Amino acid sequence: MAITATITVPLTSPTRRSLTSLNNLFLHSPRSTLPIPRRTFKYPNSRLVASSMSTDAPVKTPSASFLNRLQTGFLHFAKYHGLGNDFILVDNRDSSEPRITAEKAVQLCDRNFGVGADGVIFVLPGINGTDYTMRIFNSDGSEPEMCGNGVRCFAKFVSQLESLEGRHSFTVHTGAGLIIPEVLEDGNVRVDMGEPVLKASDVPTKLPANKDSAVVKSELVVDGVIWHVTCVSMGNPHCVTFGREGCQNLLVDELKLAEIGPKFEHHEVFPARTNTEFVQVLSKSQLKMRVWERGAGATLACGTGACATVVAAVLEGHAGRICTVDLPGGPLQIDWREEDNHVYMTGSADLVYYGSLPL
Ligand SMILES: N[C@H](CCC[C@H](N)C(=O)O)C(=O)O
Repeated sequence: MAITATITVPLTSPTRRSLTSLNNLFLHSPRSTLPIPRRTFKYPNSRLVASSMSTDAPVKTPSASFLNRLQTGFLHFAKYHGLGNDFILVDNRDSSEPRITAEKAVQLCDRNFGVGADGVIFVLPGINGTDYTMRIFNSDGSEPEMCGNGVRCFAKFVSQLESLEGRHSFTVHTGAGLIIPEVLEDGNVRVDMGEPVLKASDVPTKLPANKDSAVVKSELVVDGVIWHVTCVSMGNPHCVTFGREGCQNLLVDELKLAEIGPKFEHHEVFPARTNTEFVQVLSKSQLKMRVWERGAGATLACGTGACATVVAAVLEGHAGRICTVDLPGGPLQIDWREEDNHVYMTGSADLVYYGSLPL
């Protein structure tokens, strides 16, 4: 059965441009947030065929923005990524119920049979006076409380939808409470991620508290190996480790995440499962981290995980409150501010393409 997928790629030049292949366009998509003319490509059987297009072909820019859902019965979305942690974003401002189910989200996140993503994020109407609400489904269909890279993508998407320019911020209701992203002049996004939660039962973890009510550099046996872990919630649970018995400076590139990650994620001491961050200390202000995410597996970056990593590093004495966290997808700047105990995260969030699929 032929499925027609529509892919719309934002172009930097609004009119004539010789295209050698659609792929090239993906590589050169601008980091713009301004509504700019787009060219819509329709391909039968959802196969994208690299094709050259003449510079003489007149460009018909759709009169209305692609995102105003001219066609019903289709799911219109924008594909964004935050350091390679990628998401399908859905404009859901006209309803307080997500447009698709968690089961459909699993299909869309499939990297062979769907769009491919680490999750699906919905821009919903605000609650209790906030500007918006954010909900997210992981690629396994579970619904986490919060997503750091995702909320930066959310902010850039909202800027696009509302045609906002320059520096601006808004309030977002999330499962982790009030989150305030600010889009900066350079296109990066700075997010007030709120306060870390350290009380063991609130992370949640069944590990016994060993520092006030928190779990700090505590022993956790995984597959017969004793790991030293610190547990932190950023609205979602994180288990952060800097090493194991007899090996206090992890070489994170050598870890077999697909083997060890699920054993942490599903460990019985984490009743809500957990995200797990494996950290190598490069200096008092630079940490190298690899992550196995709850409900998404190994991802190229994790924003809440980077925040939890810096909190754990401070609690264990490895680093200061202002750190660069190096992830496979790129760096995040994290600042756990003493004045208000809030964690601030700054990083990029980039549009890749717009798309639509029959529901
Ligand atoms: N998988 C996570 C949610 C996404 C977190 C991550 N992508 C981020 O950037 O914070 C969880 O189930 O808690």
